[in-house]
Amino acid sequence: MKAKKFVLKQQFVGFPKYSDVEIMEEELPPVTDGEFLAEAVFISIDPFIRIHPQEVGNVVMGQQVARILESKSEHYAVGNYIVGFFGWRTHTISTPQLITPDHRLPEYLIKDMDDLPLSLPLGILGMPGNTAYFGFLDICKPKEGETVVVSGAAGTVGSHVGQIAKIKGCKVIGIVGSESKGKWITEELGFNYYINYKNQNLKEELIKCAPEGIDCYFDNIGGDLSSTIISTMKRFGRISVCGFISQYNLESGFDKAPALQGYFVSNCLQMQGYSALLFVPRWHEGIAQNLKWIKEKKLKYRETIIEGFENTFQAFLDLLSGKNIGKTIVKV
Ligand SMILES: NC(=O)C1=CN([C@@H]2O[C@H](COP(=O)(O)OP(=O)(O)OC[C@H]3O[C@@H](n4cnc5c(N)ncnc54)[C@H](OP(=O)(O)O)[C@@H]3O)[C@@H](O)[C@H]2O)C=CC1
Ligand SMILES: CCCCCC(=O)/C=C/[C@H]1[C@H](O)CC(=O)[C@@H]1CCCCCCC(=O)O
Repeated sequence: MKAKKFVLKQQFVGFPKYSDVEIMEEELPPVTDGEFLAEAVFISIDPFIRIHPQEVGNVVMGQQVARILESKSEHYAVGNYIVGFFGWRTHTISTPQLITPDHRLPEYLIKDMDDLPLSLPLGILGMPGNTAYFGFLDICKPKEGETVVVSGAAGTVGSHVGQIAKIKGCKVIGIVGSESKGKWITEELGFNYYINYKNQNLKEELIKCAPEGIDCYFDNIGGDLSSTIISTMKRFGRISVCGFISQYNLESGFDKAPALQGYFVSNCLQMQGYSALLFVPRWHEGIAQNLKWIKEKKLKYRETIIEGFENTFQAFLDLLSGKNIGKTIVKV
């Protein structure tokens, strides 16, 4: 069996380039006792791949939904589907990861999907879904009637957070980079307002949409836009710092935390960053709640599906340049 894989040829500097990666073939050895062979069905494309440390020569990191093709393990049977952190590769030989080590994503069998797409465990029913669920509810602690701003609002995590905020009875303003994204989150997902940061004055629009000020800010983007949003927050506002994608492709990197102390002191604000990995012990609680909301039609999702393993790197470039709506997935 030959596997195809994307290998990191050089570290990303600035916006990633085709010359940073290379597609290679690898002859896989026979499966031995305790091992399984899995074939990638869907590969998840995520912003952290741009910024998380990776070694040159390694397979580019990422999660997959994979089908077990061969098994010499009692834990997985041929035909089972699993979620695994196997990277951008078509076939993988491994042993089941039954206990999740620290700082790792859990690997598990996919069950109880009913008629839902098998890609969802990479999005709304997986890591990004749990990032939204725990990172918003545990950190922002939203209350009914409060005003919530979500940046990256038409992406996987942001579109999910905004809908949870609506479920909790909040007024929700989404920050997006295009009119079609804004229409989707307001007309289909129920956000109250959208602001297109590419062609509107963010501060003026925030004051129009939320003259009372903002109670909770779920931050996916960081940078100047987030500083502007934080400057319009109310006393005792809470900020959940999920990501800072506006900084990921900076050639200079980031070695300073922009200071907003004045606003924090005068408005008694709280800001907390987090990793979804903190919530691994509660992983299946998050998935179960998100699944329940999908079945109750309270939570909607969209996927941008790119076909063909060879197009995986292009899917990544498209995500970083905002061409996706909802979760970006490669269908292998
Ligand atoms: N803390 C954690 O554990 C986790 C954090 N994250 C973080 O959450 C964020 C969202 O991830 P995810 O939902 O998967 O990705 P998305 O599906 O939201 O895709 C990324 C989106 O970011 C927006 N974007 C890109 N560049 C910029 C920019 N310069 N300024 C503003 N927006 C920009 C684009 O939308 P637009 O057109 O609107 O600009 C793009 O579509 C990321 O920052 C990610 O790193 C994700 C998972 C776990
Ligand atoms: C490094 C800066 C990351 C910015 C925020 C972000 O997107 C974080 C994403 C991580 C999230 O906390 C959970 C994840 O899956 C993302 C990181 C994955 C880390 C590698 C896991 C390694 C493994 O399971 O083998």
